[in-house]
Amino acid sequence: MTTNQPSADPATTGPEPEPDHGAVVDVDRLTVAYGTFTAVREVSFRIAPGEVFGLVGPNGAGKTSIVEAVGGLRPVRGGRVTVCGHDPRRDREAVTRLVGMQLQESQFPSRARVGELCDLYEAIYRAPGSSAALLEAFGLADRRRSPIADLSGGMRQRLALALAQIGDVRLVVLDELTTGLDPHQRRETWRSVLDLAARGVAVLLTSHAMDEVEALCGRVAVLRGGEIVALDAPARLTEAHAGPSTFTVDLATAADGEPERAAGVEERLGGLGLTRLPGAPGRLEFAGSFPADYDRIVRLLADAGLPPSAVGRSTPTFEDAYLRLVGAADGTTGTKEA
Ligand SMILES: Nc1ncnc2c1ncn2[C@@H]1O[C@H](COP(=O)(O)OP(=O)(O)OP(=O)(O)O)[C@@H](O)[C@H]1O
Repeated sequence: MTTNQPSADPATTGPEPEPDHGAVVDVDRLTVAYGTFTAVREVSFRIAPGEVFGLVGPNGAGKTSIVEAVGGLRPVRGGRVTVCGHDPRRDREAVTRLVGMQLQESQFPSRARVGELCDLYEAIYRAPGSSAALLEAFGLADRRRSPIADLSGGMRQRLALALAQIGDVRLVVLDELTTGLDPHQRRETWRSVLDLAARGVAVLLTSHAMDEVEALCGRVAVLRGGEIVALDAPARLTEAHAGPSTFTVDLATAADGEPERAAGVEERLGGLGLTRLPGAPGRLEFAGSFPADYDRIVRLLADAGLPPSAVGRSTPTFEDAYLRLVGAADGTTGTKEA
């Protein structure tokens, strides 16, 4: 459900906000529980203005529970959440205007028309007329009179994303952003998320699509069983956890069919001290780091008069790092060929 409902009860407005270190979102040792089951345990992170922050993890890892706690939709069992210094549960009115939410399985009244929902959101967020440009950007401008029930799943998803951006929001929460979108709409949606961030809006997103996380997130927290097992930039997590790259030198081609030259190249490559992998006949395979070890191989081949194209590489991706971090790796890595 897209949940931007106002809750304008001044009695629930909390005390002065506490210091938030300039962060839009400050999650400090957050614990969320359902009855006796602890779904999220002592999770901490901050999101700066203009930052796209990702939460990833297997089904049931606790992503939605965290997102809902940040949006004030879920009570906090332990720890603290603030959005621009406000407690999302106590300062509902303030937080409602600061946060746009596009939640999983966004649900709208099926008989409501697109335009009616836009009017409602414009009223809630005190942003008259602001939906027109958003509907245009999301390819829904001619749908103002359509009942929600007549929209395709992808259209409803895009509408949820457009509505989440209405008003002067400081944080947009996107739970499984591009589920149900075709590849073109997916790329368009990515662009709109990056535009939002470029305007200084903080973005908290969950996703099962690791390419999406790599493309969008400055930092990402990897969750397993309700706890953060790693938190860093996707590229740094890839470097630290994805496992080594594989480099292949095709000796027959590299040495132009000259056995002596091939033997010389093989001996010199052996001198680099890289881990040798079992390769096909005539091919040498090494495990090493990219770009450092790759550059060493390329330099060595260049000394022997061979071009960089003589070495192929297979570099693990962020998805490989993710699978290792959540304990689901099956040993097959290396999906980026060069
Ligand atoms: N309302 C609820 N009552 C009881 N348990 C719940 C409730 N909501 C979630 N849970 C449980 O809490 C855990 C975390 O769920 P959550 O939906 O936060 O995970 P998630 O990472 O978002 O999963 P998914 O990727 O499937 O959306 C799961 O074990 C889930 O079954």
